[in-house]
Amino acid sequence: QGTRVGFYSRTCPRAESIVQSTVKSHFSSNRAIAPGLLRMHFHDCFVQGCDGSILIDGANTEKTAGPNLLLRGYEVIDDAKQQLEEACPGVVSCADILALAARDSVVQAGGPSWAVPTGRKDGRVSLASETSNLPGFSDSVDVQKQKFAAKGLNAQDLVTLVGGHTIGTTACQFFRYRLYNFTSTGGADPSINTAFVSTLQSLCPANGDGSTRVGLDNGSENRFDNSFFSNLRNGRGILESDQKLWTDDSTKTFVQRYLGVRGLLGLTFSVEFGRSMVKMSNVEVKTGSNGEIRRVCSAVN
Ligand code: HEM
Ligand SMILES: [Ca+2]
Ligand SMILES: [Ca+2]
Repeated sequence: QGTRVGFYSRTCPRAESIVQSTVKSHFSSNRAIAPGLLRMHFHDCFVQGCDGSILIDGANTEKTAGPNLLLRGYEVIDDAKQQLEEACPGVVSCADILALAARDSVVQAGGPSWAVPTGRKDGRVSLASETSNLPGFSDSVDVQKQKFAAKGLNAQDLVTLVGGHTIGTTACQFFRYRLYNFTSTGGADPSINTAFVSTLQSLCPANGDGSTRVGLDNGSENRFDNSFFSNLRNGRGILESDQKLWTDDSTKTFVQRYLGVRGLLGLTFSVEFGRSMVKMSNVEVKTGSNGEIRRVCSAVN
């Protein structure tokens, strides 16, 4: 695959600690950057591989495409890059900074740590038109599985990585349709817990502001824990795509295994999350002469 843990240990020994301290200091003033950076790394890896293509500014780049409009945390990557260019000019790729920052974000939010293989090169292509690889909030489980399989990720990786929704928020606009007039008789999506429907309706009124934000893991949006899976079991998933992981047998089993349901082989979310993240962070990685080390993360050299 071409990446390895400790790629910068000789060429830039402080690389990982510089990224870590940068994430830490931004996180201390704004906790929303943790989910922001985790999601940004995912959106990077699914388009042109984990190559920093999401970071490039300009007309019709990935950033400008619908699914990426609400990404947050670009300033953290720029800040880390600036410090790294001072410490070891031309050595550390933006793609690696983002992969490391995603891990450090999870740690800041109280989640597990894992060793991140590094050595990615930065890509030179970033096209809004290529973002259709990204899964959508109303995708069926079959479509979600297909989009992950196209990146070499299986159903367990899907459930595990979507478990990243244990932190962060969503805008009302991405799930409000489930609350009003979802059924032919005018009701809410029947897969939502009935008591929870009114809670969500008060958070996202029918004619309210679609940009209002609601935690993806109700009651635990700032903590990287198992609670997201309990919420799915209880019909308290926010996105339609998330709740469907509980409706479909092929993914439900993994949710149940994370919940420690009796009779099933247990799985530990905090262990598996790191494993699946390493898999995802190696998707279509560019190494060697197949890319560059950008000087500035928002522009190709
Ligand atoms: C089927 C797959 C997925 C779908 C359909 C999906 C969809 C979404 C949507 C619609 C949002 C709300 C965006 C907003 O309003 O700002 C969101 C947020 C988020 N997603 Fe996903 N996602 C998926 C998989 C993942 C994966 C694999 C990860 C990371 C490993 C991830 C991490 C996050 C995080 C952390 C947030 C919160 C962002 C924030 O608070 O700024 N998602 N996702
Ligand atoms: Ca990319
Ligand atoms: Ca949580």
